[in-house]
Amino acid sequence: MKVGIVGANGYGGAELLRLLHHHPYIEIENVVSHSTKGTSLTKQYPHFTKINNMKLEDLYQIEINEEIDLLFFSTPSGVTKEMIPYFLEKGKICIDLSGDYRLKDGQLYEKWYKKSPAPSYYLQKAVYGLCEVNRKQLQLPEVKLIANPGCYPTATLLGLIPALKEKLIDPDSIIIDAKSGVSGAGRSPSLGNLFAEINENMKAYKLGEHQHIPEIEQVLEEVYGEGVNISFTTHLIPMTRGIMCTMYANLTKEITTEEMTNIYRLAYEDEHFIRIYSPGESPATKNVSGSNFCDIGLKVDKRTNRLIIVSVIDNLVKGAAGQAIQNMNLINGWDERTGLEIVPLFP
Ligand SMILES: NC(=O)C1=CN([C@@H]2O[C@H](COP(=O)(O)OP(=O)(O)OC[C@H]3O[C@@H](n4cnc5c(N)ncnc54)[C@H](OP(=O)(O)O)[C@@H]3O)[C@@H](O)[C@H]2O)C=CC1
Ligand SMILES: CC(=O)N[C@@H](CCC(=O)OP(=O)(O)O)C(=O)O
Repeated sequence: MKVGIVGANGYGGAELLRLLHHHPYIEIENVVSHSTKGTSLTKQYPHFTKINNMKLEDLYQIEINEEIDLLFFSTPSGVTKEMIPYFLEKGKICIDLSGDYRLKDGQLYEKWYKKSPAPSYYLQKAVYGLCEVNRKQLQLPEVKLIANPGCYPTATLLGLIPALKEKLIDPDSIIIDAKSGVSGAGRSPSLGNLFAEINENMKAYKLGEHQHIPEIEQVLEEVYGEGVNISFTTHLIPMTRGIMCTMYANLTKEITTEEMTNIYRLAYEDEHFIRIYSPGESPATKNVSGSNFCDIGLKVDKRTNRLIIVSVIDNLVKGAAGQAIQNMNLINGWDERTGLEIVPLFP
């Protein structure tokens, strides 16, 4: 299959290139950047030297390349709402790593992203690409547009869904304490991402206003069958990669940590990329670094009658490029693990 990448000089784009290098069924045709077009990939990213010496090109090269079957878009929000309809009409499969097609309700997008939404027709056509949850829908032959989930929603949803589906937790009591490494903010420099501001520092941000709140609630509502309101707080931490979401919710019945762990193991028994820890073990971001795994640890806190869930991912892999490739594998009927069987980088 022939693919193109828009936004190839960003972190998400570079991670797609790293992972696709190991993919046996893929040929990368064009890599696009508008600010660095004309330069070589190795100029932007010397670590690709002797591995990938492609030239970064203008979007026009993808527009005129009839050979391309599938496009990855790794661009900031607001960009693909115009680009993707054009490429869908040209018959290309589109996988969007940005948030532009995740929310079904355009008004909700406008409220949280403070930007105008994509046309409603295409919002309805998009399928939310959380593979472990939406696999059946993603496998329908008519699927041509995949809204790849956000990094925080991926860790959060995979951690909450089994307990919520079984109605073991009260949906109105959910609190999510989320932390991300700095690569989650992308490669464009900004004051808040300077070493001097991040190092030996920890910062809560977008309190009650994070754009991933409606995305998480949209999926939880589908799973639970009625409205869900979450408390969700994000923190930037002095780390390059990784997301940890520590979540709390009131239990609706008496249950032990061992029983809860078994419920999660059963829910994910066929899922290669989800690893449920044994009682007493705690997930750590390094255990998933560079890989497509999501690791989940559970504890029933008898004293407070709450469930504690800890979920970790690599924001650039399971939270972005890895999940996008998993989606590509899924819609093509390939083994979902193709190109993604990477041992985490530890320590
Ligand atoms: N970083 C992460 O961990 C995750 C990111 N995401 C989402 O993925 C997307 C990409 O993120 P990330 O790679 O981190 O961001 P970066 O800032 O690192 O890269 C963004 C890329 O988009 C390109 N771009 C910017 N504006 C335009 C435009 N108007 N038209 C075409 N290309 C444009 C930039 O290229 P140029 O310099 O040439 O303009 C750059 O290649 C974002 O929507 C982000 O929210 C999702 C999950 C996790
Ligand atoms: C650390 C950091 O700044 N992370 C970003 C994640 C952005 C992202 O992935 O945004 P979309 O999924 O909406 O495209 C943030 O919190 O906004």
